[in-house]
Amino acid sequence: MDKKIGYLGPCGTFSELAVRQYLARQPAGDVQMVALPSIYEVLAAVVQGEVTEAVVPLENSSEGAVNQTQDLLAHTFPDLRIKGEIILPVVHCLMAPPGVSLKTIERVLSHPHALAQCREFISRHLPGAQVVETASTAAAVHLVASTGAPWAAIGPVTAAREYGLEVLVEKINDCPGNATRFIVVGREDGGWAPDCKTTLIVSVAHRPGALYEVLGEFAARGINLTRIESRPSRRRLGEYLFFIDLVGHRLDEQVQEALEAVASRAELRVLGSYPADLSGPEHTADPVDKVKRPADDIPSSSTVEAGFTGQAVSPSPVQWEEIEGLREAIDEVDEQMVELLARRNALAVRIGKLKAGVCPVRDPHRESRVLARVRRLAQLKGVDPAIVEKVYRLIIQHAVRLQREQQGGARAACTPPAGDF
Ligand SMILES: O=C(O)C(=O)C[C@]1(C(=O)O)C=C[C@@H](O)C=C1
Repeated sequence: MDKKIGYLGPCGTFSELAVRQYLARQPAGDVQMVALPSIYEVLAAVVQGEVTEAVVPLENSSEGAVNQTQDLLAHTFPDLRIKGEIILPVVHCLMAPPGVSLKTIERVLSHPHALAQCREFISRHLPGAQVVETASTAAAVHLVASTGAPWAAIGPVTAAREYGLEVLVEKINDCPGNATRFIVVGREDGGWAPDCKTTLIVSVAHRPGALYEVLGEFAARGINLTRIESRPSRRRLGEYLFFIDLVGHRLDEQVQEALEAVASRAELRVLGSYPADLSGPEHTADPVDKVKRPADDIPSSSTVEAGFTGQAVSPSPVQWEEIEGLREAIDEVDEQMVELLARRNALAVRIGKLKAGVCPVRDPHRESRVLARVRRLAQLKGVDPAIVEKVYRLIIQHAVRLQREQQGGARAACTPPAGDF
């Protein structure tokens, strides 16, 4: 067995769907999924070595943080680390035993978060029903199915199938974009990879500007923060722990520097760095930041451009002449850029040959230095460092692929070197 993954059961929960989504993106392997009755038991199972990893909910787009997960990571299981994230669209359905109609429902059962995400639906369509909280959505479905009473459960459509209930109403969540962010927890965090996030717990001194100074360390280095959440420190009233998510890996030079600076000003715990789930709305909602496929960049003739509000008027012949001249200059720059890229790739391939059988292809520290350097160069030239960094992450990714391909080819041609790089 390669892995055992714990999650909040029973079968049919959104957590189970999140595990399945996570596994679909992992290399194939022998994995056992272990359903456990509470978030506490899921996390405890990792500490006790009963499972290798666990998937637990961290936040929801409508209801906010899952406080229990945050508190358990902060206070109860300090050795656990975050090694991945999964963003799962959450669509709730109202389901009941066959023959039960909307009008005859006496009780509606679900997990408190699911009930909260469907609050408006419940008040509008089930005003007389008693609302009952359960340990999970699937537990509610299981209970309703086993009693056969005129009760209904709220949960994923897959759970209705699993336990033989009929779906009375689909998509009852009040916010159509409802999504939950799950984290993958283990005893170590994720290794360096492009497009990572890092989660921290920071506790600052009780004095004016303390939090501002901590946040300033990230701002000064152009590090984007994607979440900040406060929870009581449990030490005394009015003292808080700040959960902070940032874009980047703790081994990236800029992040490393910022973390050192923060540690000198505040209590800092790094919960882990891990690959960001790029399917999340923060990556797909903003067309500038989303991961683009090549064709996405080319607007269709019907695309309405931002900033163009006037009537379409053809440029005059003089304007056209100037545009054509500038386009020729751009073509020349593009030629040089492709030429330079070919030169850079050839240099990387030479490095790859020297590394073959001696050390791994990837060198996260060198990659961080390259990225930090090009960011600085970009800043000096007045180019957006974030864009340059994105381009360079792709260039390095490609260089690594070329090195691996070349090493694979060389390996196939001669005796295999010791070790698997
Ligand atoms: O400098 C190296 O060791 C390289 O292999 C080159 C390079 C790069 O493209 O800049 C590629 C992969 C390594 O992870 C680090 C850097």
